[in-house]
Amino acid sequence: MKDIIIIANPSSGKKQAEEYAAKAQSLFEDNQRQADVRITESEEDIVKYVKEASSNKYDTMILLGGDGTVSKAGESLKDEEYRPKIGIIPTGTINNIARGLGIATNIDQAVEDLVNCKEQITDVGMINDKLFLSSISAGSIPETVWEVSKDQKEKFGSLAYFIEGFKSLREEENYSIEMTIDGKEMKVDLTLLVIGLSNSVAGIPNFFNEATYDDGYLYLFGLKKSTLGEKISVMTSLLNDSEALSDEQNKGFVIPFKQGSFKNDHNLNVALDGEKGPCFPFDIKILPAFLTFLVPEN
Ligand SMILES: Nc1ncnc2c1ncn2[C@@H]1O[C@H](COP(=O)(O)OP(=O)(O)OP(=O)(O)O)[C@@H](O)[C@H]1O
Repeated sequence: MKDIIIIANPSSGKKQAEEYAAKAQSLFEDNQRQADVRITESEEDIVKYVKEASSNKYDTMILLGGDGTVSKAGESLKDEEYRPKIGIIPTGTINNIARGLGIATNIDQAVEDLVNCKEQITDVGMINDKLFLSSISAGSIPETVWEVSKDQKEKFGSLAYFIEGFKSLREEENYSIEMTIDGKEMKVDLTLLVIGLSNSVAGIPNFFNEATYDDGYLYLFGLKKSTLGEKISVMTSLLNDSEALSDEQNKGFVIPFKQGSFKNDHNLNVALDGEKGPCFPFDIKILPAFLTFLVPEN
């Protein structure tokens, strides 16, 4: 068994991954651990190095990148028998997966925390045959997610999503969705559908305030066509008291579930961990205790 492989996506966020990969390597060496570094040149390299980590049975795989990198790495482990423990140094823009795991968004802190960490076994989601580690979303706001260009992201960071999302609110559309959730059938018109694994969604902490990565549940948030006032009221309940949204007759509602199927007349795409994902119809389920992440001790 080998010790540590560090996989860095140099294009993520503010392009600091390579620099921090070297810092992490020397910190591990100071702590009598041996780390090999791989710098990716393309998305395919993420898959290649994750497969290397798995086939050479590295104990630990440290990922430097944002949600796209971490999500791709998780997906690459889907069919592997051996899955290394995963540490994240969040050099991306939004870093929602790291946030949901309680990893520091300050990069220096995240590096330091890796020498004093604990293991957290986490659930992942499966949509058709793909894994997701954070969320699935559909509707006019999520569509703006993949319309944000790399340039905009580099210039404005997470503000780029806010600007695009705000523009899309004016062009809000309704989607008729037929869903079966843990055996219960429902038909609803939604303007936004979000399915998440942890409390953090799209960089918003406490989006699903009760959700944790190891509770065995997916959480669905549905928002119906609503006035701005109704939206504010729904979002306030969502962030403070999601129990108040347990009835699907509300303008906004939250349902914890384990598996479901979703249909829609249009071939609407979903966003998967913030990148363009599969289209409707889809089946979705929780895979409990699938990955092990390294998270700060405290
Ligand atoms: N050299 C490269 N190695 C790996 N991926 C690359 C490379 N150049 C561009 N990419 C693209 O980077 C994407 C992943 O970037 P990532 O999501 O990790 O960073 P980010 O967008 O800054 O962060 P976040 O998703 O947290 O907002 C991949 O989907 C891939 O298409």
